[in-house]
Amino acid sequence: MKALHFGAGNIGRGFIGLLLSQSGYEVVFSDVNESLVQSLQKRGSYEVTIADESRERIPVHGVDAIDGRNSTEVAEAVATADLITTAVGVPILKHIAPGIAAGIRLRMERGGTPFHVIACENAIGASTQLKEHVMSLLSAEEQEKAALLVAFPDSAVDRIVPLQHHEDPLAVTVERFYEWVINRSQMFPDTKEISGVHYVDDLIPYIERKLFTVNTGHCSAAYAGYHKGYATIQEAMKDEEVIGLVNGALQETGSMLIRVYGFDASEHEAYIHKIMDRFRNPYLSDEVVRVGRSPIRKLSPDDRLIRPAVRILEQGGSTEHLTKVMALALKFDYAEDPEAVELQSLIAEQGACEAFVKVSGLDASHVLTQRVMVVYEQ
Ligand SMILES: NC(=O)C1=CN([C@@H]2O[C@H](COP(=O)(O)OP(=O)(O)OC[C@H]3O[C@@H](n4cnc5c(N)ncnc54)[C@H](O)[C@@H]3O)[C@@H](O)[C@H]2O)C=CC1
Ligand SMILES: O=P(O)(O)OC[C@H]1O[C@](O)(CO)[C@@H](O)[C@@H]1O
Repeated sequence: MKALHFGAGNIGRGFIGLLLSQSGYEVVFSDVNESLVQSLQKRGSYEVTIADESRERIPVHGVDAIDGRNSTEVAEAVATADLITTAVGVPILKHIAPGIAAGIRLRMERGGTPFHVIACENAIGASTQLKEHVMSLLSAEEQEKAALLVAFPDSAVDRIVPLQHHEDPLAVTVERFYEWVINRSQMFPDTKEISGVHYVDDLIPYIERKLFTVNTGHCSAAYAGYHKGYATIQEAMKDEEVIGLVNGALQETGSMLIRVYGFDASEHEAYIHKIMDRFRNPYLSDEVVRVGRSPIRKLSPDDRLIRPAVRILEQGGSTEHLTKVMALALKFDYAEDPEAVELQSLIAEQGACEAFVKVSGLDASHVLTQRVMVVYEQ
């Protein structure tokens, strides 16, 4: 069984590639990073280290790589893979869509077997987004045939994998915890299951619980930590004010999630505590600028801050801490993050309110916009 995985980065090697390999797949990575591709081709293996007291080292053998810029090679790999996964970042999905569409065409010509494409990105409905990009490149007739050949089940992925600073460019250190949930109802029946994956019929409660707890909490620590001059999440999470903000934001999203999905309140509280402990993991060093990356995406309507806050307000709840995190996100002026640079120029040119309106999709008169602006000015 061959799995083609787009993106040989941290999640690609440290999570998805590892699990697929452990599940018996021969993993082929497609990446645009030439040296990464060459190292994988040359060595055919890499090592994952678990960030806890065990420092367990897990070898991943039998891997290969192709150059993601070589459209012929990508299309051929798509045409012959048993499974396709991605971990490239949501904005990159549209760039890998042409290779997937070309591979689907080849597969249709050759009468290939049905397969799945699973986007392992931090977003609600990432596989569905990828499907829309791919389908828009096919004719109406091809789309009809493709619907019988390829399905795009949505998924939720959770494992903290920081930026890696090893001598070995392929080595990757990851936390022990992981959760990979896939929407079974969007899959073809009787498909081989990936071991370690949790299959569910309704993904929404899982992805929202994950995105609005792990990712809301993590970016809260990142934006507050950056503002206070901390370099890492581990340092920031020793500061009582940061801890209070993270916990406050997670109590706000938690009350909303409990009300919407009927989660048990004490189990959800334990989930929050476990996540805050994961942020503190002393065996990892996770830079605030990584976790805060792409503030425009993080402040977008369906992401980890705006979507829960709007729903909390509709329920009559408090968004005091989330509001503060949004104001801090507007202050994230890290010069090496392209979205932070873009956001800061937008603020400089049009003012913070107009910039917030543009990225969040909320009106200037929306109560959330007004509250964020009050905190921002303070
Ligand atoms: N790092 C983490 O802790 C987690 C990340 N995620 C999500 O996983 C995704 C990937 O994140 P990371 O692995 O951290 O990023 P990363 O930057 O380490 O890896 C992304 C990889 O994609 C490659 N890439 C870029 N354009 C490409 C293209 N056109 N074709 C093929 N490969 C391409 C890059 O060269 C890079 O190697 C993101 O959506 C992120 O939100 C989800 C859960 C945890
Ligand atoms: O690109 P994003 O959304 O910041 O992804 C990284 C986030 O995902 C996580 O791995 C949580 O699953 C965190 O490390 C981090 O907050």
